[in-house]
Amino acid sequence: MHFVVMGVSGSGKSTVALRVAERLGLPHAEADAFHPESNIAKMSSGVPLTDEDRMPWLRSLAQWIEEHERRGETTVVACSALKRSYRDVLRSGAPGRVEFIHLDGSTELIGRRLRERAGHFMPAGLLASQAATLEPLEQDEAGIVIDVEPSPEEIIDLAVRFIDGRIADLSDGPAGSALR
Ligand SMILES: Nc1ncnc2c1ncn2[C@@H]1O[C@H](COP(=O)(O)OP(=O)(O)OP(=O)(O)O)[C@@H](O)[C@H]1O
Ligand SMILES: O=C(O)[C@H](O)[C@@H](O)[C@H](O)[C@H](O)CO
Repeated sequence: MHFVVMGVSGSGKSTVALRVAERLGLPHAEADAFHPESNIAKMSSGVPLTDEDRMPWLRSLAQWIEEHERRGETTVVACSALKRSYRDVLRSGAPGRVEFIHLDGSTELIGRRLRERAGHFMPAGLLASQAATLEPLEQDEAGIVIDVEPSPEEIIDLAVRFIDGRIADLSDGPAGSALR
């Protein structure tokens, strides 16, 4: 299984995904590290990425998922995954085995956290475009939504419980097919 912690810039994806992966001892990918220099330069200068900018980046993440799937590993990924079509690309890495943990909150709260964050290329000014681009999970998309107001520890606990639950559900399934 592959669990993608998604949401707009500043929602806490990097913080939560890293610590969840550490707690569960799972391989972890940070989508920021998969961007080509040109994307980083664009965002740093305050210009939102386009679908064309994002597609090769999403495909490289899908490939990372696919490689781990082939090795039978469960992973945790931090990636904004703002649109359903972007999530489709990520799902293509391991069809039926990619689920999303959407960190959701008000633009006001997330904006405050972004303005207080230091040493990151992403300017707080891009939050409005991130929020406008966001397509929340639809009914048929596997995953959960977690509110970002509580402390990181509480959010991490909820995410860990969700992942543990999903892995347990699958290992109870026919012939323990998904215990891996
Ligand atoms: N639950 C929380 N409560 C308080 N502060 C938080 C919480 N989660 C994250 N933060 C802080 O908010 C800021 C944004 O978090 P983080 O960098 O993890 O977000 P992100 O979604 O990965 O952002 P980006 O997509 O821009 O990389 C950080 O300074 C982080 O320490
Ligand atoms: O799709 C996007 O616009 C990007 O993924 C951004 O969300 C940034 O990578 C990230 O949020 C900043 O760290």
